[in-house]
Amino acid sequence: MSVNYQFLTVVILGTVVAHYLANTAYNLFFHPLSKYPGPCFARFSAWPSFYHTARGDRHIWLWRLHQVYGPIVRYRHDSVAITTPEALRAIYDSSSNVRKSHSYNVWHKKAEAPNTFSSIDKTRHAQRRRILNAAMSDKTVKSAQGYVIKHTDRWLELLSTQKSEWSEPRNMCQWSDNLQFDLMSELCFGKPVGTMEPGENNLRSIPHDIAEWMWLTFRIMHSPFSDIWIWPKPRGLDALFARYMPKPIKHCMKFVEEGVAKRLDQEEQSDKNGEESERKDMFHYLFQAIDPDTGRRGWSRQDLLEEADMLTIAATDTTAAAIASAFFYLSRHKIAYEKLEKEICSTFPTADDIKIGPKLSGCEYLYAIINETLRMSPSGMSEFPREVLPGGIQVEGEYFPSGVNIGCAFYALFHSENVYGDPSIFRPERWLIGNGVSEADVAEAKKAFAPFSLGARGCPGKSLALMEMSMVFARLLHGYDFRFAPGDKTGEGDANMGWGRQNKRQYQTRDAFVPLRDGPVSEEQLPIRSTRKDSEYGVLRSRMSSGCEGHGDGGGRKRGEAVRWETLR
Ligand code: HEM
Repeated sequence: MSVNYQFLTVVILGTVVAHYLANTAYNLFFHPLSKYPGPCFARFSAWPSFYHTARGDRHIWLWRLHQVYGPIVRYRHDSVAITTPEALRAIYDSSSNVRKSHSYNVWHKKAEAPNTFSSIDKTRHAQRRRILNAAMSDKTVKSAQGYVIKHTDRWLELLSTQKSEWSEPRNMCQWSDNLQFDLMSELCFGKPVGTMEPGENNLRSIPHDIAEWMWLTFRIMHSPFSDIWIWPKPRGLDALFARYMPKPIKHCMKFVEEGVAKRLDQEEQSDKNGEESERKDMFHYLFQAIDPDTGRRGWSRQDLLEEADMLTIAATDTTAAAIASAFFYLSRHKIAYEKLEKEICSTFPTADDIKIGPKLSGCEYLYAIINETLRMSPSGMSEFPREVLPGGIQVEGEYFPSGVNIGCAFYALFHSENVYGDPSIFRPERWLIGNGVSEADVAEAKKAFAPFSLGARGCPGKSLALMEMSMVFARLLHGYDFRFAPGDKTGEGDANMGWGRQNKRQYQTRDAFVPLRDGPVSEEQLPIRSTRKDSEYGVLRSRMSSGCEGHGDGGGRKRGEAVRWETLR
């Protein structure tokens, strides 16, 4: 029997086109989200969302869509962003009838072993999260303090020159990455990696590798082909990817695996010998964590590996980005800088007094600076999509049925004029009652603010991250000074950067789930790090001073003696 190939081709093509047209018509006119406004192309496809993900300006795009279409925007055929303070709570609250969207499946390294972050199934997640919470308690944060102080002090020592002059140019983004990575390696698996130390170190590229991996996965997550990626994952794709993954990602994975294996051996050995483990780091608590339901140790070797992997990634880039952003804002806002310096110096007689406790938590201005930094340049900018479960959900008076994706665009909400009035201005005072800011104003600002997200899927590392940030900036301003290099524009917005990116006094980042940073951001520089030489970046110059009592120049620095240095960017 002869086959008429021409006819067959026409039939196949015809079927594909008919399917596409039918799908488009369904999405435009009959889909449960069809009544919501949004750009025409986005209402029947995932391409516009993918396009902006690939450009790294997804957060700006969603912000703009809300300006044009209002608080509910259909930005993909199957998804809407509902960006109001009420929606934030309704969607992310623990009791909400949603779960993480199907697209989070792209984040598992092994489909059969999702970690706490990428678990979609609510029961499975709750089980893992209970164990993680037990391992990330206040006790863990307190035990982490010693490591944070050790690394911060060393970092500050390295940043300052021993002379009475400003230091040479320094890339503060790179330096924040190094601090955070050294710290997380120590906390997660007790491995001192010394990437902040001078000299060659092949681990120094790992924070950059992590960002590369995040960005690649984020693009897959928002691509129209994410389902095509997810389905074969447990059917061979994971194994194939593990074999052929880009070299930097392999480098990062190998580092974590080796660290975990070593640390696990130590813990198992101490356990066998009935000894108390010497190291009280995060891994120790992960290893020791008891599942409150079963009363037994919570995690297997594979689980521990997955969790440590996730924690290294979740903790490194987010906090490092926040530290780099705070540098940016403080160096451009002299009054805020001086107010903070005054608060720290009047609260703590010496740098050694800066420790967790009522004095530190009473530094209101310090926390206002941290809040304002995370509002202006949040470490999580996305809409964190959630799939509605059977039974549907009511948000902002609208009913959303099972199966659709909803989310609140965090960056857009933190830049809402309705809530913040002047969202483009770095104004830490908005978080403090007094000077024309009422209790109601602060309450309203807080209602729309959740940089660590909320509820059962909110960030378990929040206390640790806040402790680190407060420790870094309190110790920094207690003894040091910094400023940006005159004339340098790194990280600033610019008139040529398009809508939403023109603010010179805002740190510009790219959305890769975590912020890719190091601006100035130009379209042809993806990923944006690594293209500049160190000498082109900001500098830190140090000069001696008598610390908080006065900032005169002095001679060589001794321990406990305050040093002032400048960041020139
Ligand atoms: C400034 C620092 C940080 C910010 C702004 C931040 C923000 C967030 C946000 C917005 C989420 C929710 C993501 C989603 O729904 O998809 C999240 C989740 C998470 N974060 Fe953080 N984070 C920070 C630091 C950390 C640190 C230091 C750790 C660990 C030590 C950590 C561990 C996690 C984990 C494990 C999750 C997943 C939780 C779950 O799904 O149950 N984060 N974080």
